[in-house]
Amino acid sequence: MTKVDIISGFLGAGKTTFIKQLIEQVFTGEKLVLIENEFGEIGIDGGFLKDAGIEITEMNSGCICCTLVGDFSKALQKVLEEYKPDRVLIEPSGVGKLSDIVKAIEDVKKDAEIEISGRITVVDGKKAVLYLKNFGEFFEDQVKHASTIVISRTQMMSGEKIEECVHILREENAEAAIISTPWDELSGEAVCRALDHGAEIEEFLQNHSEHEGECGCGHHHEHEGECGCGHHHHGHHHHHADEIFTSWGKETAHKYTDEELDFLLKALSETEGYGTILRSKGIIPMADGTWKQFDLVPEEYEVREGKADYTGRVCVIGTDLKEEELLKLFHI
Ligand SMILES: Nc1nc2c(ncn2[C@@H]2O[C@H](COP(=O)(O)OP(=O)(O)OP(=O)(O)O)[C@@H](O)[C@H]2O)c(=O)[nH]1
Repeated sequence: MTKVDIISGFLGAGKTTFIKQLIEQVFTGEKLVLIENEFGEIGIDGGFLKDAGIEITEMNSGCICCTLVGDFSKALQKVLEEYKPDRVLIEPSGVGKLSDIVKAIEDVKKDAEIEISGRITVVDGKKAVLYLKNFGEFFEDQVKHASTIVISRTQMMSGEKIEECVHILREENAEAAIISTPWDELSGEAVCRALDHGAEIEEFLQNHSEHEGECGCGHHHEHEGECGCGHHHHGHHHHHADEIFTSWGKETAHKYTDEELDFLLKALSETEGYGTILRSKGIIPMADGTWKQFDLVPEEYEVREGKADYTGRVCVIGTDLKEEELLKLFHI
């Protein structure tokens, strides 16, 4: 029996960071495969995971939902046959709906020896209120269907803010284990306990989601009818991720100075001049011959030394992106 764990969460929530922690502290010694589904994002973090001997399957062609469920099922079946892993970790795109992934896995379960062991959702504690308000359709689905919720960035939050965050998550999901301890203080055993608690309520969640009456397939339905996912709809207003979010990605050979990099990261994280920027990542060549990787979410960014790649690459995800302005900003 292969265990399947889903690690969902909105753009930049900290899914990859948490997966690294799980691999180092919780799933040690297990034969693991990771299936990643990026929404036009750059899979920059592959290095660490490959070094740790983890097989990685990337699905970059869009967001897993109705239309991609078939592809996803095939990818899952393929890794099961090819690697016979103890555990498969699935990292859906930040704009994917957890309920869609669960349905896709349920489909595969009919002909494979697998069981869902955990539905983990990572929530950026500092942005939960904002994202619930602005992108509720996606954010809420991820929170509601989780068996374990992990709040990231709590080391930067006051006790009061953490409590407020837990409170709004509880309103969406009364059952899930909620991890609010900062990750650097969090032991493998504590994560295990939370995941065990999550496993206990897994059955409850499965029954619960069956009666929900939504297709969760992300389509926009104005009329009653079949959307192709086999369910019947009554005028729900569902959206595909690509109806709401835009992903802009470019290669760049420009060599950036520290000042240019600083300027563009501040511009993207602190101003509205380029649209509503929710996430940006890149690996770029610098004027001094080094390479830098950057990671950006609203109001925050991080720059690290990177390894040289065959070309520089950047991506920006958000709503109402001003693409012409982005080209200028990145000197492309
Ligand atoms: N300080 C701190 N930084 C965090 C934490 N979680 C995530 N980050 C940072 O936030 C950024 C995004 O983290 P990722 O783990 O790449 O997030 P993700 O959810 O995989 O992002 P996507 O690529 O959009 O799917 C990185 O720069 C992380 O270092 C946290 O708990 N504390």
